[in-house]
Amino acid sequence: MWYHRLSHLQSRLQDLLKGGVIYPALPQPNFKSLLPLAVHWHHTVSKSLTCAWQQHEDHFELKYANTVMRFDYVWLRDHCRSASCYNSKTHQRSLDTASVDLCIKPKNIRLDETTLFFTWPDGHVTKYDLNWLVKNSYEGQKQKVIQPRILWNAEIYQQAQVPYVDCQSFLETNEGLKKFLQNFLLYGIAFVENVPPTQEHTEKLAERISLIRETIYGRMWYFTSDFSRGDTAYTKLALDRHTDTTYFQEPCGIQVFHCLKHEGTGGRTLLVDGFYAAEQVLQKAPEEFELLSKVPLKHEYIEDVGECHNHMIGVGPVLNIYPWNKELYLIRYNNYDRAVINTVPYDVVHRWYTAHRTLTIELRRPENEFWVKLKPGRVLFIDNWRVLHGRECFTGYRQLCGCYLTRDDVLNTARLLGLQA
Ligand SMILES: C[N+](C)(C)CCCC[C@H](N)C(=O)O
Ligand SMILES: O=C(O)CCC(=O)C(=O)O
Ligand SMILES: [Fe+2]
Repeated sequence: MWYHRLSHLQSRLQDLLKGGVIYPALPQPNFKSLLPLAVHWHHTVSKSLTCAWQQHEDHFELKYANTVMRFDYVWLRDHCRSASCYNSKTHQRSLDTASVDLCIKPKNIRLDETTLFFTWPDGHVTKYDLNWLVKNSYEGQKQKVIQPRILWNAEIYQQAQVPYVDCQSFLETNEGLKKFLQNFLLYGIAFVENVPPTQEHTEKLAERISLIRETIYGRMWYFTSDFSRGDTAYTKLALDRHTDTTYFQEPCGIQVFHCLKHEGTGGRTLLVDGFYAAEQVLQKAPEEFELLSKVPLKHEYIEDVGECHNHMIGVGPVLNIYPWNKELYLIRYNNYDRAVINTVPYDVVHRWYTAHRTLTIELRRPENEFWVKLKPGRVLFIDNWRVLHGRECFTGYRQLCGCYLTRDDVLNTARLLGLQA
């Protein structure tokens, strides 16, 4: 038995080192026979849904609402929502988790139609609503996405005919704001129309949904091609598709662009859904997708122009996915700002370049490119964790203003309006 457990632990440790997903311990075939505990199923019919549970040596197993769930006993004790363990006014845990015996097991379990009752060795009783358990179990979460999205190429986006939201309804009505945020969450881009072309009005718009994220570029930025900063953005040159601030440990969540003036030619904005491209990589070459999600990279911003002296470094893979459901939540892609690769050995480097090429080919497919000419009055919000932007080279005088937003605060607003984010 000891050997059996050790080898099991070792294999989980190996999974961990490989960076693989850790699955909960499955009941071992020869495990059951060793157990002093009852291994038969206890059944109850609850409100038309059948429920069955079984107590195992190292976990509690529950079948309910077509889901088989496995819960660790410490987890169950830790998630007690009784008044002494949880403050439902502040939604904070009062229980000191460190006081829970890591070998804890219930001394009694009872079930009625909607609720499981656990009595712990010290007599404390925990009630779990069955639906709460389904919703909060690992097995339940594994099948759900955090953020529903519509992945797009140029045709899909254009066919969707996503309406622009009017400035007034955005600023003055919750419906306007909600409609805007819903589009933004689904597509990763959204426009507001009829905005007076000033920096102040652009700022008001930004403040309606979030806190502005102040960075080395300032709070609100306002730029022309005067090379006032040591970056190609401040020139008339074309910029290939990229995400911004890849050299921050947490890249800025949202980018706001408002073109206040352009007297000249060119300068169109390019938008590409990075998640659509990544999805193509996942379909065509899953091992390359995986590599892009595992190899850590550095991006760097080194500036030494005039009064501006900055040196920023951000570390993270190109694709960032949640380990439990493999959902993609952040793409870091900026070939200009990518730093020296020195975090992986040469053979991995080569495989990484191959994978990066596959992704780049997808990102560069003309059918994935959505081009727009920004003009005064039309403000563009870009999800900088998902949608890449670029620009065509231009002539003449061009003024762009905007800012970055903190992602947490945008999502906060969305959730408060009842959206899933
Ligand atoms: C001009 N503005 C402030 C918007 C951004 C400048 C950032 C440019 C940088 N290369 C990056 O991609 O992050
Ligand atoms: O000039 C533009 O349209 C965009 C430049 C850019 O990529 C940026 O400011 O982040
Ligand atoms: Fe940019």
